[in-house]
Amino acid sequence: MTRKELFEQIKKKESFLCVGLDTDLSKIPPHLLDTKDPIFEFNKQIIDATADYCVAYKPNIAFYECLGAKGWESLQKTLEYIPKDIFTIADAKRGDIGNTSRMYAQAFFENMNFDSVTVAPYMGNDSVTPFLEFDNKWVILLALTSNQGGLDFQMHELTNGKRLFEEVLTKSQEWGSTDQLMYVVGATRAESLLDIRKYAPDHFLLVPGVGAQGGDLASVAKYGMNDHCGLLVNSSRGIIYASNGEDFDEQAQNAAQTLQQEMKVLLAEYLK
Ligand SMILES: O=C(O)c1cc(=O)[nH]c(=O)n1[C@@H]1O[C@H](COP(=O)(O)O)[C@@H](O)[C@H]1O
Repeated sequence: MTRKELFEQIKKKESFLCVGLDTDLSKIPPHLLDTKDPIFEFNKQIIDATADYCVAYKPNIAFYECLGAKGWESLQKTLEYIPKDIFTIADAKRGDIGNTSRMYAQAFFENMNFDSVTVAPYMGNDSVTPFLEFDNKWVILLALTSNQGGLDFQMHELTNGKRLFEEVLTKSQEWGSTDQLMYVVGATRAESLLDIRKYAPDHFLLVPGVGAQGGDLASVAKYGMNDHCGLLVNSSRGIIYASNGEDFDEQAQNAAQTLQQEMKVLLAEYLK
């Protein structure tokens, strides 16, 4: 999916919501555990309930690969079930020496046909560029993450005066264009979006941390939105585990719709 197509979807649905499919057997409603593939059955019903309110789905790969071959199968079925006009993110946080990164890229872009994959930038140029060699595919590079430990390295000032996340934003722009690169910025660091936008005014940002981690959607939009929205805000647990009863899909729909309604107002306010 191109940047223009993604923006069209955002305008059409009045939403920049990404639903995170962090599907955990210990958290899904017990009545699904007797089905043949509980992970896929859960995802299918979540997708049916939320597809009208979001523009992206982000399965976190850890939740699937921890189940071995069966987990990969559930992931593949989930990916195939997602409507084709919805952006897909393999949240895999990969990145390795060049020939290994190329294999990761093949896994997610050719074998599985995701639109994008999250990548850790810290092994540098040759660990990221193999992911950028695929038409219409995106790399979502970790810049400033939502977790507490994100401060351990990412905020450190380098000898050139930039903080590490600022160096990631600057350097990586030599490797790919705004039509290939997005950055991860945690919603828990909304005020930092002003700094992020100094270095990456036009890029799309994937912003996780709304919902269970307490990030504030209104602040994210205020500091982070640009003239083509430029934001995909993710919520996983806040949506998919809104209930673990038989009404889980209905409650997930309510949670997604509530965020979408708030996004509609924010788009009207900040999209210039
Ligand atoms: O790359 C990510 O998606 C990510 C980056 C980050 O800085 N923080 C973060 O929470 N995430 C992911 O976003 C999701 C957040 O889930 P919830 O906290 O349940 O909404 C998880 O899949 C995390 O792995």
